Amino acid sequence: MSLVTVHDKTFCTYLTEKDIQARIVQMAEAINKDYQGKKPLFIGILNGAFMFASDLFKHLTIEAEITFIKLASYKGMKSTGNVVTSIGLDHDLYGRDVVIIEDIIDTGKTLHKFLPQLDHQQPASLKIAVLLHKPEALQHPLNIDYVGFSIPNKFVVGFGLDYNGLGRNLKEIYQLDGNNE
Ligand SMILES: O=P(O)(O)OC[C@H]1O[C@H](OP(=O)(O)OP(=O)(O)O)[C@H](O)[C@@H]1O
Ligand code: HPA
Repeated sequence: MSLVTVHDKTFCTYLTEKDIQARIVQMAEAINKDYQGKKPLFIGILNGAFMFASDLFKHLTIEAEITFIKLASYKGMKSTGNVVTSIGLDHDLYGRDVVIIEDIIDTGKTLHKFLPQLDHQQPASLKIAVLLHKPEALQHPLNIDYVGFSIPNKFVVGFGLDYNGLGRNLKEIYQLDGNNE
């Protein structure tokens, strides 16, 4: 187990690069199977999802498009509940098969606020692919179609996820060390 310090907090290894990459391949295989003969549009949610979206997309063998939007609501380790969109959607979703790509679903507030905006455009289908999910933290029921890992309710960094802007470049996923919460 290795430790990293990000700002004032210490985190320890939780998921190795190998674990993450192996799971992403499995998720891509499931998506390839489910969307055979279709041409889905993937929507990555920046910033956190950039790494997961990139690695997942590499393993897709179906015809697919990808776009990104930028939503943010976290300050430090807490959701403000105020989901701010700073880059909006540039695609028409009417009649499209849409897959949201998220790095993490924690309280569920981000997607709870954002999904109705997508639904409003009447996509043919709307699914969610998320690398990490904290079932104990979820405050809004969400149908999640592809989950990489269900994890305990502890703050995590790495592989796109940050603590106050830092830690996104770590290749592994680290969990807040119990002693400094
Ligand atoms: O389920 P929730 O409690 O809403 O948390 C999930 C959201 O929090 C993170 O975004 P954040 O607001 O930290 O912005 P970032 O992606 O730019 O880091 C993450 O990327 C998700 O979008
Ligand atoms: O545990 C987390 N880590 C980093 N960003 C997050 N956004 C929601 N939950 C988290």
